[in-house]
Amino acid sequence: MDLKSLIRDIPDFPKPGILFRDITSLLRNPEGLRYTIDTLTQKCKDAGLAPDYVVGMESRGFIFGSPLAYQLGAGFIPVRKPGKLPGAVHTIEYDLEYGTDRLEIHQDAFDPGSRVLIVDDLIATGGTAGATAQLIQQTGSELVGFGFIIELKDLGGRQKLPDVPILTLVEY
Ligand SMILES: O=P(O)(O)OC[C@H]1O[C@H](OP(=O)(O)OP(=O)(O)O)[C@H](O)[C@@H]1O
Ligand SMILES: Nc1ncnc2[nH]cnc12
Repeated sequence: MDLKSLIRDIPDFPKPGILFRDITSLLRNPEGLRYTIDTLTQKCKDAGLAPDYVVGMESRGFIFGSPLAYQLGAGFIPVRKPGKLPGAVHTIEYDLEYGTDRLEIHQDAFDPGSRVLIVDDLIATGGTAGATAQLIQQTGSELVGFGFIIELKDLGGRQKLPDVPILTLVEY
């Protein structure tokens, strides 16, 4: 399936100069949505990642992380924007292609010794994914890989990530 044909390009959103890769046009397509989740699931299985938990970042990481966790027989752990999680949290500040933000995770999110897979819709500068990897490090769990639907290669996001497998479906 040609996933690129289902991803809509919106110039100058949310700021001038940013070419926004819009996944809502993919999500609304039943075959595209199924293919996306099934293909990422198969890539994780082929790579032997066998995570105990899938971590998804608010908000677009939730959309893909939850069904992937379900398919892999793993739990889903949300990484959220500040002030949203009710329990004790680890916090980290990070850079985005168009600003800065903070992310939080529950300190007791994982059972000790857990294997963790990070999933998001897109990697651009790698700020979000790199920060999430640092959050997982703070919990003491083992990061086993990353899964992204879209990688924007020119922005060099991979260089901010630890040396674990990175699975992607579409590259620009
Ligand atoms: O690699 P980076 O430069 O960090 O950019 C990628 C991140 O940016 C987007 O999220 P955003 O913060 O816009 O939030 P949203 O999911 O709530 O739209 C996207 O969903 C990734 O999480
Ligand atoms: N160019 C882009 N398109 C969609 N989401 C993004 N998040 C960060 N950069 C993005």
